[in-house]
Amino acid sequence: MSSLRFTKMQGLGNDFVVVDGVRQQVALDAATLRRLGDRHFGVGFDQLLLVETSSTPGIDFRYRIFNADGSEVEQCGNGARCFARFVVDQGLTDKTEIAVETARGVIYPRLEAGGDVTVDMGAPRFIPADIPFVAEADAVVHQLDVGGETVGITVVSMGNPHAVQVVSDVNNGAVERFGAAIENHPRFPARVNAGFMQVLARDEIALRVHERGAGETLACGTGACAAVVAGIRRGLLDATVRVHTRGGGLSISWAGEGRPVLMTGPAVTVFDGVITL
Ligand SMILES: N[C@@H](CCC[C@H](N)C(=O)O)C(=O)O
Repeated sequence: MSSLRFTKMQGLGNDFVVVDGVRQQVALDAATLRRLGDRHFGVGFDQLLLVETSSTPGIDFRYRIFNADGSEVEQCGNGARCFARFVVDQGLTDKTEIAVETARGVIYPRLEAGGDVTVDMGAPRFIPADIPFVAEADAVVHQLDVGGETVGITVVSMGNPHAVQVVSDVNNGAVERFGAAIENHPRFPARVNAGFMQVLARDEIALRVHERGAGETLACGTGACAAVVAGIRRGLLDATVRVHTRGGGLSISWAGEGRPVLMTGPAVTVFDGVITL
């Protein structure tokens, strides 16, 4: 038996087990991840974040992201903010601007004076093959057949895949009706995070996300980035948007094609713990 030190954190209620892989040896297989992620038999989390050192010059850390179903993924917005708060609070760095490698490129979190964290999440991508999404041509809105109903989606890669739908009311049952079906739709060979966005004003949206590998979460940071980018591409939103999720609000800015998405929001430590594996 071995023990694992971890910190429970949350960003807008999207909750994480954060593991220091710099100062302790960590080996986690998919079955162990699922057991730790179980809210009744384990600790419970939407994602587990594993912090490691990076061997790339100029990069401070590497961090790996695992969904509650044990799958490893490329990117996590709320997780990036919690990662930054974690490495500073745990004394792993004294920098407040950090360069961190993920499975899909380098992102740059910055701790703000008031406690929020701003992350340069990199530039979004739209080419169907990059999502990956099966489509004959590039388009801002694709029609998707979901169990006999046709829905309009905008596909966005924030490193991880997103399909964003505009709905008249985020609480009208679309998340429950379409979320899992879109996540597992055959036109998304790597599955997808399914976002449902209600436009409240040109600078304000309500958003719910059914996450790949975790189900609906209280908030999804990359989902918020993808929704704002989709709304801007569709001509519905301005460059800076306040996003209301079930877990609270965050701000997203995007200056357009080829430019990075900037996300600002909270990152909170809940408790430290040790679990026997
Ligand atoms: N909660 C995250 C996204 C985590 C990964 C996602 N479920 C995926 O499979 O791509 C966020 O805040 O971005």
